Order: sequence, then C-alpha cells, then structure tokens
Amino acid sequence: MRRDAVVDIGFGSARLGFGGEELPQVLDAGLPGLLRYDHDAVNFDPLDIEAVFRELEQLGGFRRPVLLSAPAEGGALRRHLARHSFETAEAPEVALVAAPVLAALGCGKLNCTVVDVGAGVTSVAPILQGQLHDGLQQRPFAGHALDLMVLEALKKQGVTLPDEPPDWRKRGTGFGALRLAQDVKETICFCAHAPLATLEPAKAYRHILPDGQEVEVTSFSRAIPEVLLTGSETQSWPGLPRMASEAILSSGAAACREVLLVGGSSRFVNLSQRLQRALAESLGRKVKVTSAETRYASWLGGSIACQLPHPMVRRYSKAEYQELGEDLFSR
Ligand SMILES: Nc1ncnc2c1ncn2[C@@H]1O[C@H](COP(=O)(O)OP(=O)(O)OP(=O)(O)O)[C@@H](O)[C@H]1O
Repeated sequence: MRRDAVVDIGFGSARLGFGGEELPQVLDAGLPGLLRYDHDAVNFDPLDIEAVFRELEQLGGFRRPVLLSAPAEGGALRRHLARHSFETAEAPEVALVAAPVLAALGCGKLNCTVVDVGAGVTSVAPILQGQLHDGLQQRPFAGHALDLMVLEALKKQGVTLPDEPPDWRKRGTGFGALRLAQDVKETICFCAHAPLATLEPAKAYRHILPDGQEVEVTSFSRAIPEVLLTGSETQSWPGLPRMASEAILSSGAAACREVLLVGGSSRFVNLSQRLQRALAESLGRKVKVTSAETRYASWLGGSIACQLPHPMVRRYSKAEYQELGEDLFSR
C-alpha cells in the first residue's frame, strides 16, 4: 500500500509522519524556532531544515512520495523544501500545499476562514471550496511574542532565570529563560471571559516555580493573552478580531460563515468565545468560531490530502523537478 511521508513545517516545530495516520511525530525546534519572519519574508537556517530531513530518514520517510505543508508564503523555503524532498529524501513525487488549506481539510471544512495562531506567526486565510482565496494575512505575532512578554513580567518581579539558550539540534542542552516563560504561559495564562478593561481587578495569586521561586501571576496571566484580542500598537499587531473581520469582508460568502481557530496559541481558555463575540460586534452579525479538536490540524490535513487523487492535490514528478528546477513550488 502507498504510504506517503507527510512533513508539516511550522515556525516553532515540524510535524512528521505518514499519510493515513492520525498523529504525527513532533520535532520541537525549541526557541526561538525553526522559521523566522524577518522584514515580511519567511527566513530559515538551512541546517534546521537538514535536521528535519534527517529525522524523516530515521522515521523511514525517504524514497517515497512526500506531501509538504508549509506557510502560505515563502518562496525561498518552498524551493529549499523541493530540493531536499527530491534530492535528499529521493522522493519520486512531491506535493506542496499551503498549511491553512490543509488545516481546513484536517477539520473537515471546505469553506471557512482559518485563523492559525502558532509560534512565530498568526495567519488568517479565507478558504473557499478547499482552496486558498484572496485575503491572506500573516503577522509575526503569536506564541513566541507572548513568551517574550511573560519573560519581561518574570524579570520585573526579579525572578532568577536560567541563562542557557536551548538549542534544538543538540537535544538535552538544558532549558533557557524563554523555555521557562513558555511553560509559565502554557500553564498559567488564560483569556478572561470578558474584555479585561471591563472587569474588576482580580486578587493577587502566588505561584511557585519548579525551582521554588515564587511569582505573583494575576498581574500578567490574563493581560498577556488579552493582547491577542486587543492588538498592540507598539508591536504593529492589529489583533485577531481585526485581522479576521478584514479577511471575512474580503472573501466570498461561504468563507464568511465560520472561523476555524487552529494552532497552539489558540488554545487559551475563552479565546474562541471572546473572538466570536468581538466578530459579532465588529461585523454586526454572528460568525461561528470553531476551535480545531486536533492539535495538529495542518499535519492531519496532509495525512488526508495525500490519499486524494490528482488533480485535487497537484503532485510533481522527479522528471518535472529536473525540467523546472527548484522554482517548481514558488509559482
Ligand atoms: N495549551 C497552550 N496554551 C497556550 N499556548 C500554547 C499551548 N500549547 C502550545 N502553545 C503554544 O503554541 C505555539 C506552538 O504552536 P504551533 O505548534 O501551532 O506553531 P507552529 O506551527 O510551529 O508555528 P507557526 O504556526 O507559527 O508556523 C507555541 O508558542 C506554544 O507555546
């Protein structure tokens, strides 16, 4: 039976596995991550991509068809992935599909606006009939920006921080300050049930870190995820409601009816309900906001997509790669 390798490259981690399976293996790139978003372009270290393909080889993912999921923009990354898939992984054929399209497919949706709040980037993408529609927006504000804000909050309280930076290519090199901030964010931070500015101040709450240090968390646990909704002028971040309502207004009717919320940083308690209310206020009508049940929506979409026939998924053969070169996927 045909068993395609499915490779989903995100800013913070790569997900690897095989078509037809429900879950990937996750290669956590640590912090700040696998890809970067500099000056409106997707940037990467070729060594990190090599490490992803080495991991794929160890999984037995070489010399078989490859389906790649990658950020919706990023020509240089796409060219690099094409080369590694055909030359390093010796794939007989390769397909590359934009991550938001696969996220929608992984959640069983053909028409929706995908809001993906990941590690390095938040993207909003209208999907119509299973295809990317005009109106894609990407901003370099997501989980990693929140980690930096938590780090600042910890520093302000005089917390002694581990200083060794984590390096994902050398596993087990210890945990850095950013990793501690990320852990605190994932375990303690949440969105308030209503806009924070409308709520009474909450009681102070002291939390004990694994090394015994105490921090007061009420001062930042709700305020930091709140920025996902309110936006931040200093960080040129418009906020999820504004990004999503602009995308909805610019897309066709079918994509307008439902927002699909995916990505690790969409998992804050109350975020989907707050986004739904904010969209109703700004658009003057109800838009359903659904949170993906699966943590790895775009990888799962890839696992489903590689079982779909051509032309639903465009696959390129090795002969086409030899004729057209690395530009195959950048068009
Ligand atoms: N339960 C949680 N609550 C809040 N944040 C979380 C939670 N679980 C994971 N995250 C955050 O989600 C981010 C990773 O999300 P995800 O795996 O979707 O990103 P990615 O696909 O690698 O990157 P990107 O979507 O930017 O390309 C990290 O910042 C992580 O701290």
